Amino acid sequence: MTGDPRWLPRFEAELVQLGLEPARARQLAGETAQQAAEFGAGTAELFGPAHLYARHLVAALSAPGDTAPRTETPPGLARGRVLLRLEGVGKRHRRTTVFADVDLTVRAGEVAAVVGANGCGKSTLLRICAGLSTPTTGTVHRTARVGYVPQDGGTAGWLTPAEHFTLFGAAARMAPRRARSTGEHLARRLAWRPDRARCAQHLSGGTRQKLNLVLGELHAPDLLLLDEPYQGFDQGTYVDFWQQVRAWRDSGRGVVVVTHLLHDLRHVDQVLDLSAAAPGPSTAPAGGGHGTGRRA
Ligand SMILES: Nc1ncnc2c1ncn2[C@@H]1O[C@H](COP(=O)(O)OP(=O)(O)OP(=O)(O)O)[C@@H](O)[C@H]1O
Repeated sequence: MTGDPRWLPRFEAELVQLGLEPARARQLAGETAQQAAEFGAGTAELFGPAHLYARHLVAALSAPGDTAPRTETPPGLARGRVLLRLEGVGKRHRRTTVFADVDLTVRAGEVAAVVGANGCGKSTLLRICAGLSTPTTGTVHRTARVGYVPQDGGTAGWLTPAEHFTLFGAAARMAPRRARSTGEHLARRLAWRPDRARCAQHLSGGTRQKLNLVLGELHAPDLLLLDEPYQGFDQGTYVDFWQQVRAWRDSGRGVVVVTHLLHDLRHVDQVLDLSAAAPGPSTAPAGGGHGTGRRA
């Protein structure tokens, strides 16, 4: 049951209008109709006006092949706008200094990698970027719309993926059905079709990480903070992940990703090396971009 027969053609036409390939638009319309059938409700009732849902979905997906090259930058995502700025940031736990005097600027359309030895403070720095931990010194300015994907945790074992979508969507003021539908679309892009009955604790580690990733981007944030988000991914999903990072960058989002895999660095614009072994200031440009971080 999809309700108003004009809804799906309008939805598909709007997706094409927004730059999607016709075949991709048709596929999304098909998936959307299927979701409506599974919920046993009309599309308009579930998703609201077709053109608004199409815009929401394109913003949320920003996936490779989803968007044709844009002739203009979407409003609010102008390339170059500063999304994150750390100045002189340091963190101490009791008497132990984890890192000191870190500068980092991430603009819309940039990917920054945070690297360094185990225990040098990469996760701590990312939590500071997300506003989940307070720096001992320095200042942090960030955009309001941030998506954070922790290294582990972040999901509740007794909830299903759909329940996670609803819960995290509610925090971003998304209606439950829209949150579930967006979550399912994002999941499929990672080659994952969530099982409605299976709780997070019964998912494989890699699939739980996919859930984490979907939750981090459910509300279409401007800035994504990813803490080694691909652990447990198989090779195909890992490749898809970096394609997705490029798609986020191309759609004008900023990405900070913690990684210990040096071959990942070819995908990024700047590298912040937090390693205690690094002799002094150590942010370097990568792939022709610029870096502004340092560690004293
Ligand atoms: N709440 C805390 N209290 C005390 N020490 C902490 C706390 N959180 C982290 N640390 C310490 O801070 C240091 C940095 O930890 P963090 O997890 O940020 O490092 P990391 O670079 O992400 O490590 P890894 O590469 O192993 O993931 C570690 O020595 C850790 O033990």
